[in-house]
Amino acid sequence: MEIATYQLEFRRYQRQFQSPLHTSHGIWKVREGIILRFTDATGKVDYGEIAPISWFGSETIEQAWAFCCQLPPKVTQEMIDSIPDTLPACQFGFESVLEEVGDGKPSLTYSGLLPAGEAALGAWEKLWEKGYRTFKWKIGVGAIAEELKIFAKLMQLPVSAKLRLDANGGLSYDQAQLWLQTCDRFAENPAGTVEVEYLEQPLAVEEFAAMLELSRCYSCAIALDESVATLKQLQECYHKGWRGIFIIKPAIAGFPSRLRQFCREYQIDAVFSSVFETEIGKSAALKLARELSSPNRTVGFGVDHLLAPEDSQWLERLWSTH
Ligand SMILES: O=C(O)CCC(=O)c1ccccc1C(=O)O
Ligand SMILES: [Mg+2]
Repeated sequence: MEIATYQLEFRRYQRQFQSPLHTSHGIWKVREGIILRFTDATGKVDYGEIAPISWFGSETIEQAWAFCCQLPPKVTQEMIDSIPDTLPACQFGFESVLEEVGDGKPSLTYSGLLPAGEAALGAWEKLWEKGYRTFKWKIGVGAIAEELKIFAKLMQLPVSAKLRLDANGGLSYDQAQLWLQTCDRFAENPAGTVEVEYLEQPLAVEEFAAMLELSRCYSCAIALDESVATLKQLQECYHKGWRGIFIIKPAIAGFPSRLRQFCREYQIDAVFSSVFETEIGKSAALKLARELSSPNRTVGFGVDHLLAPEDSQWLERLWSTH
């Protein structure tokens, strides 16, 4: 049998945030990525996306670009399978080109991303009206005393909602304890009908043991995110004893086939999450989410309101302007 080869083309894109993302790592204003286009022997065209976040633990956009540039004009499955683990966003982008997109079933529910700080108090209602019932709010961005005051107000919103707190590794041990204590108090003594679903990545990646310890001391659940950015890290944390929540960002996790295998074998509590990829990376990521997400967990893909809207011609334009 003849080995399948695909003619490879790729383009770099930039997308502005409508409202830049504030996290404890800083401010993110432009999403840069690479779109891959494969054409098979019959002329069938399929797309994939490389959307790295180097501050989160993936390769940089320059490393991904350099990898694409050194490939021959025709690629094979064998070349894709041998992409090294140091290029997890490339592993995802290349392998997902050849995955079937699926029919969109079962359908998913989404968590809406609120702006950091006080702006959250003015932003939740519009998201609520759009149908979101779970919200994520970034903490560790401003002063903790301020954030705790805003948090108390969020806990009194006049709706039944779930709230995810995402510290992006920006808390000290003492601050993490204060947040967890506060969450546990609200759970015992609710101020209203908002519930904290979990605290995401309270401490830096190096503080794994401390996070494991915290997860045993408080009722409030903890989710690892930066600590499990790639499948390799996810496996390590699992084997070191993490049985809490795992945030999975498929676009930087590595090969979809390996992620699928791991999730099926270990039945982890998985929350799927966006990296602000375009519709191309997003459809491949959501396919994995539909297969592998814990059924009771909404997916963190309610982020479209943060990015400049895509018009229907963006992909064609990307190809014609280079
Ligand atoms: O997971 C979500 O709900 C939204 C996506 C999100 O917060 C995010 C998006 C890009 C990079 C990092 C993060 C993060 O979870 O820390
Ligand atoms: Mg996070």
